[in-house]
Amino acid sequence: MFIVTAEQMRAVDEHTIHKLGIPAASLMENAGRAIAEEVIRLCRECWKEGVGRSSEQQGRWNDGNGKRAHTGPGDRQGYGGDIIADPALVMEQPGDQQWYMLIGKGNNGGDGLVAARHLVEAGLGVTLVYADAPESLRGEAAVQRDAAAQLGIPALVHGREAVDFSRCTGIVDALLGTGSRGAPRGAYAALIAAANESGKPIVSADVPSGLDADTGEVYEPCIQARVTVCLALLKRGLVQYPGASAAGRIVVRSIGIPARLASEHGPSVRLLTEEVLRSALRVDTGRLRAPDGHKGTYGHVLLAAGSLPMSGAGLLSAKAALRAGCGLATWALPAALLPHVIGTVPELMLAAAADGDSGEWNAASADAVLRLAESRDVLATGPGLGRFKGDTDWLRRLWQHTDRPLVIDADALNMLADAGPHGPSDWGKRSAATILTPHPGEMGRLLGMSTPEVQRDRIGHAARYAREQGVTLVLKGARTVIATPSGEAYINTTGHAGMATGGAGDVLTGIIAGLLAQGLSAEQAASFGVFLHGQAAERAALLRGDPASLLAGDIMDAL
Ligand SMILES: NC(=O)C1=CN([C@@H]2O[C@H](COP(=O)(O)OP(=O)(O)OC[C@H]3O[C@@H](n4cnc5c(N)ncnc54)[C@H](O)[C@@H]3O)[C@@H](O)[C@H]2O)[C@H](O)CC1
Ligand SMILES: [K+]
Repeated sequence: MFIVTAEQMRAVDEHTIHKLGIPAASLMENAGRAIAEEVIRLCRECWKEGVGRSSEQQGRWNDGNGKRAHTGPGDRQGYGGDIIADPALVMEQPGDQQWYMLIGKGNNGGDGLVAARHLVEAGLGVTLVYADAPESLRGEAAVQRDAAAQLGIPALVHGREAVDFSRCTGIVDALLGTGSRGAPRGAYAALIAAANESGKPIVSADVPSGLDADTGEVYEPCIQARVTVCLALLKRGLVQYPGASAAGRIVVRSIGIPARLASEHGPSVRLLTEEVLRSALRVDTGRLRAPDGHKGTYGHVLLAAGSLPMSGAGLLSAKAALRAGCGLATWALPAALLPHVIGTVPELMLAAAADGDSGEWNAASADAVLRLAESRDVLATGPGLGRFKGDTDWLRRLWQHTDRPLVIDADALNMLADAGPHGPSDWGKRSAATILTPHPGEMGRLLGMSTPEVQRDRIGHAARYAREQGVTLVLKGARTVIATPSGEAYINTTGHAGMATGGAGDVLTGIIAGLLAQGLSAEQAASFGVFLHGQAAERAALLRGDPASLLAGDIMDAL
């Protein structure tokens, strides 16, 4: 599933209308119809749950005029098959429903007007609530305004008549869509605040009004939707927090715009699903293990990590690499740690780096790490590494002198942040892939900005950095972003808030390194690794019963 910016959506709309010749009116008709269907779906769900229904009313289905429509197998018509009223718009007791349709003056309002027509057709009570004078609507939206007026759909205008939300069952928010700029103003702000205040279920057209469709930033006020009917293509703001929290259930409905046009009109950003892993990323898990394979077949990870106060980080990473399926893993660590970790993970090989009995890394150890890397397939570094004198230079040497794929996490990212104003690309282009796995704080240090600034546009910042620095970047956090040097991005949906626990990132580093060792590309290993990491955490939370009690080791054990 493609995820687009408002600008990209506009370009795709234009292409569909002007190059393919599909009329704008058809797109708006499809959009409004889809919104109406989702309103009815929501009403049915409430009905099934028994909300506001007596038991004898349950189980009866009527068409829009209150007559029996879908007759069911035991109630055939007699001649031929069943006769079924438009199934998407049929509902039980439609007359009980009174929906207020909040209408803005742009095309989002036009979609709402089309939806109003279809809901009236289905027999629901509908009242239009215009934010601006109806005369201010233009183009297709004005056509829909006139049609609604011709049909006699009751209408109120904010500022002219009082709007009492206590009289309605639910609200359709068609105030602002992808044309919205900044915080809602005037009547828009007043209607959004009152709609939220009413506590009635809200179905948003395209995006909740008050949400920045590109960044997921939530302005004050912003609609808190029960359902968002996203039209044609998923918008970036809906998959990034805090926007994702304002959207409720997101239903993407196609309206006649070919989805593949998205990648012709801007960067390709997709939701990371099993289907995308298989098709776009061509991850074939069935091929990872050959029946005649041996431990040499599945690669050897070298992990340079851990220091006295954070030895567990190295342990978690190295073990996760093995759990992700690499054939062998060597953990290079400061020599003083060796006696304490020997035997803790018997499957692991250990390589001691001279540390003058300090338990810490030092600049001179770069040579030893480079030598070890020569006979391994992947080098990962960062977890529990700590900072030490000359550390940025230490990392620069690894960057420049190993031809193995390199995974950089945690403190190694902070070393990278000190690389200079232009970032590590100043160190030259690496011959093998580089994967960076920052959390938002580390990303902020890499970009020279605050964590909230990073969070305000996670996809944008991650994609830009990956392209400019020629790296694969994993920006961690809810809805992790994986961005590639060629400008593509994937947004993960697996996992949960229970993963916000010390060591979870170290496990991810190990998983990605373990997958790289088995021959996956940087893009594949980063995406599949993030996806698996989240899935393992979901499984671990089920086993424990509560995500909050999850430890990083539980995620690893659930792999
Ligand atoms: N072919 C198409 O274009 C389709 C679009 N669809 C729907 O259209 C909207 C986008 O419509 P657009 O007219 O570009 O913009 P909006 O309706 O979102 O609103 C613009 C309108 O609102 C005013 N405005 C902007 N920001 C604010 C603000 N912060 N406060 C108050 N008022 C604001 C501005 O002046 C404009 O007049 C898209 O989301 C879809 O819903 C259909 O899907 C069909 C195809
Ligand atoms: K809206």
